[in-house]
Amino acid sequence: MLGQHILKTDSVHLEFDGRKILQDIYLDCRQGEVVGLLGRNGCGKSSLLRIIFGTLKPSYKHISIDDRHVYKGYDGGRVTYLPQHNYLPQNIKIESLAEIIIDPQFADEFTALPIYQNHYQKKPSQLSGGELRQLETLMCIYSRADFILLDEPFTHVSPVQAEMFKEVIRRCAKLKGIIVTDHQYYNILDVADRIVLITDGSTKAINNPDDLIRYGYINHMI
Ligand SMILES: Nc1ncnc2c1ncn2[C@@H]1O[C@H](COP(=O)(O)OP(=O)(O)OP(=O)(O)O)[C@@H](O)[C@H]1O
Repeated sequence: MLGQHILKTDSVHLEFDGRKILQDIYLDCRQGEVVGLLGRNGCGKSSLLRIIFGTLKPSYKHISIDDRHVYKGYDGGRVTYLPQHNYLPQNIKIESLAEIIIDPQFADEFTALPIYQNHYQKKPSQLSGGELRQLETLMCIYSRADFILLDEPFTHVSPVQAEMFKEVIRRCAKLKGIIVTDHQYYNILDVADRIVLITDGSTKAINNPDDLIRYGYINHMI
């Protein structure tokens, strides 16, 4: 049921080479909402998403879905993650990948997209860099997981494409919980229901866009 599932991430402690990256983290996301995650370069946004997904192991974390402890988000397919790099297997037909990855509730919508219609008989290795990124981003957003983590979906994407991604994110968020990070903060402010900023290893709830200036993330609003 809508709003039933909740993903909570708490008490993350991550260090690299003795340098504290994340230390005072609380991030939750309910089905039905888009949470925007912002922060300066190197503050730990990708690390936090990878910790939730389960591909980066910090010294401590507490992650739960509906208050049940989760060791690796990808186990059981509850959580999926769009990394900054390509993730689809290169030599399997896109049509076959879609059958495995896409949520049946969104299959008609996904398979009607031009990026699918034009390429479904090809393999990912036969797409251009931009086409592949578009396909991977959309496959992640339309995937079967309850919680979707998107790392820089708007980077290297044209404004028209970004608008289309935002519409898809909003539609899918009616059934899913989505956490999205990007340096195109205006797109994040536009698509997210609420914003969380990582600064000095800690998460801060942003209640007003002016808070982004107060915490030194931006100098002024555009
Ligand atoms: N495997 C690693 N070994 C050592 N340091 C690392 C490793 N991975 C990440 N770091 C460091 O951890 C910090 C956080 O990296 P992360 O990629 O999570 O930041 P980010 O907020 O996503 O950055 P950006 O916005 O630039 O993509 C950075 O200072 C980075 O250099």
